[in-house]
Amino acid sequence: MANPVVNAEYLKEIEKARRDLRALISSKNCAPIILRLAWHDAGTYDVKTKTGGPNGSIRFEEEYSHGSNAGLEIAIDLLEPVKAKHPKITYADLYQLAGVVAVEITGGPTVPFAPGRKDSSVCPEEGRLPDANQGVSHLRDVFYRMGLSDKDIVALSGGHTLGRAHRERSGFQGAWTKDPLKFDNSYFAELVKGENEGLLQLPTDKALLDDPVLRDYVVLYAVDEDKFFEDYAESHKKLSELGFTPP
Ligand code: HEM
Ligand SMILES: N=NC(=O)c1ccncc1
Repeated sequence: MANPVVNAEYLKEIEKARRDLRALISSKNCAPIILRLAWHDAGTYDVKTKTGGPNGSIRFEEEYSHGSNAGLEIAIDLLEPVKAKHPKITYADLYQLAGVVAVEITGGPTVPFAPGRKDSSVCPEEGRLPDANQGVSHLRDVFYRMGLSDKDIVALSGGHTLGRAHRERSGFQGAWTKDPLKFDNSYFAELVKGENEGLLQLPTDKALLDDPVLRDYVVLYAVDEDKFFEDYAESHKKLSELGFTPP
């Protein structure tokens, strides 16, 4: 599919869509699942083969039916009216713009957004996203395959400050933090505090404490929210632009 022409008209449409996304995500309280959609569309990227990534392919049943994407059809359906109102915006741009808005309206950092992603109709094979039941070496395998770093692994894991797990989707249940609709550094504070029967910690969340390099970032973000916000915004922008060079 063709690259969108990023001219003044497209940029104006992006800003109109951003305002519509702010209204939609606020009114539906759906920031968490929208952020998860953006991450799952982008997180399939393979830096070696230059396949997958933020290209809107998750809109197809072939991909949203993958086990790791359970529940994401809800987010895809929520965004369809915005796509219908702004048909010139690619799904690839819309999903990443929605992810950026989800972080912003829940009190998180401003993530710079550069439009121009083109849509793909090619779905990656299942299994490119991380398995929550594994540990550090798996996390590094998956994130390094995307072209991301140790710092990105920890900063982006902070996305679990939002939302919750649903047993019928992933087999896990519950929220990571006391306020699942507030984007802050409490995910890291809870991780450092240790297990709390009322809150969720996935094996991959706990694994961040097992490695000295990753652990140092967890402890840093737990005590310095500004630093977490700074690093999260940088890592989220990198994730949203995997395989994409802004025009
Ligand atoms: C590091 C590896 C990761 C693993 C293993 C992982 C795993 C999971 C699992 C198992 C769930 C529960 C799904 C459900 O039952 O609804 C979940 C939810 C979620 N994940 Fe991740 N995740 C990872 C990284 C990320 C990243 C990088 C982000 C975003 C920056 C993210 C954002 C979310 C959000 C917002 C939810 C809650 C969705 C909702 O409330 O519906 N996750 N994750
Ligand atoms: N955020 N990641 C997820 O939602 C997830 C990743 C892998 N498997 C199930 C769910």
